[in-house]
Amino acid sequence: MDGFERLDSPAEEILVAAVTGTLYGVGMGPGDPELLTVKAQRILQCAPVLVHFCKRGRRGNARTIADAILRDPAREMALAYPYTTEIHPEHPDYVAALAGFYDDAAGQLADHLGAGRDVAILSEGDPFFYGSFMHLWRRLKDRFPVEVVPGVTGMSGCWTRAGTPITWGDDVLTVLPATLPLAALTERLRVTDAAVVMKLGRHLPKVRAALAAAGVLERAIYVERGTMAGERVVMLADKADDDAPYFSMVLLPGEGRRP
Ligand SMILES: C[C@@]1(CC(=O)O)C2=NC(=C\c3[nH]c(c(CCC(=O)O)c3CC(=O)O)Cc3[nH]c(c(CC(=O)O)c3CCC(=O)O)/C=C3\N/C(=C\2)[C@@H](CCC(=O)O)[C@]3(C)CC(=O)O)/[C@H]1CCC(=O)O
Ligand SMILES: C[S@@+](CC[C@H](N)C(=O)[O-])C[C@H]1O[C@@H](n2cnc3c(N)ncnc32)[C@H](O)[C@@H]1O
Repeated sequence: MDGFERLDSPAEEILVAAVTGTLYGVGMGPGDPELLTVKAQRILQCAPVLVHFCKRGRRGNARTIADAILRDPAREMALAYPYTTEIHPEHPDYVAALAGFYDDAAGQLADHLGAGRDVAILSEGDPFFYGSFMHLWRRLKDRFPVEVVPGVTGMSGCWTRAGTPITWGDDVLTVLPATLPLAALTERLRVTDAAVVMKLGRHLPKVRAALAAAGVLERAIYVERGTMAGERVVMLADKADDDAPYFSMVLLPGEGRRP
């Protein structure tokens, strides 16, 4: 799509600049603002509408990363989740509330885009990797031009801060959400060479049990808020409690071929 509509006229084809804005999904990286891409910074400086997700009453990690760049709150729109941990994600009330929340947000963004204003959605890490951006992208992509700017993922930031390569040689890397049941986590951990377990929060005791059952607990590294303020890196076996924020993960580095 080149941003122009072609109209046929008897004399010539007239190019008319399309009036719609572009929807940008902007990867913000894992936390450290120096890990923002040059492209992300340019779009943050120029876009007339800047959107970020957050938990009610909180600032939002994606928005916090932009602190060094954003100085104009008039351009900003916060989208606060109706629920995160208050009800189970498979409960019909959660599903209905989230669907309504995304529909409503997509409607608001469509108004801006339809009026010709570009909209940039700030996405922690990479927008297409478990990102909320995807739920708005799905609702808007067939009506408006879209550009996605990849970001350094949270897991990449975390294994870098842990000072460990994650895969060698033929290692297979498995990415697991900690929200899976214990049996599923254990089964996947048994067969993989390397793993990243995301979305820890209150699921850490279950993840610890799965790692132990798969016989790999001793190799597991716990990383909290990698590259962000308040970062913590520790071997999981040395972590005495099971308290973990949502923005934490467990890394299981591979031990593959090293000539
Ligand atoms: C329900 C649950 C299940 C699950 O994770 O599967 C879930 N979020 C949970 C917890 C939680 N979420 C957040 C916090 C506060 C964090 C803080 O402020 O520190 C907490 C923890 C807390 O409230 O304590 C905020 C948050 N969440 C997302 C973003 C935006 C982003 O990252 O793009 C931000 C703002 C981040 C920021 O600040 O930038 C994104 C997503 N969260 C989703 C689901 C997916 C939507 C699913 C749907 O549409 O149905 C989606 C799109 C992607 C995905 O995760 O797949 C899980 C409960 C697990 C449990 O305990 O059982
Ligand atoms: C909704 S997913 C978003 C992932 C993000 N789009 C990415 O590319 O990394 C949220 C999960 O990512 C992980 N995460 C993202 N950034 C992180 C960081 N800087 N430190 C620790 N965990 C992080 C956590 O496991 C968290 O539960």
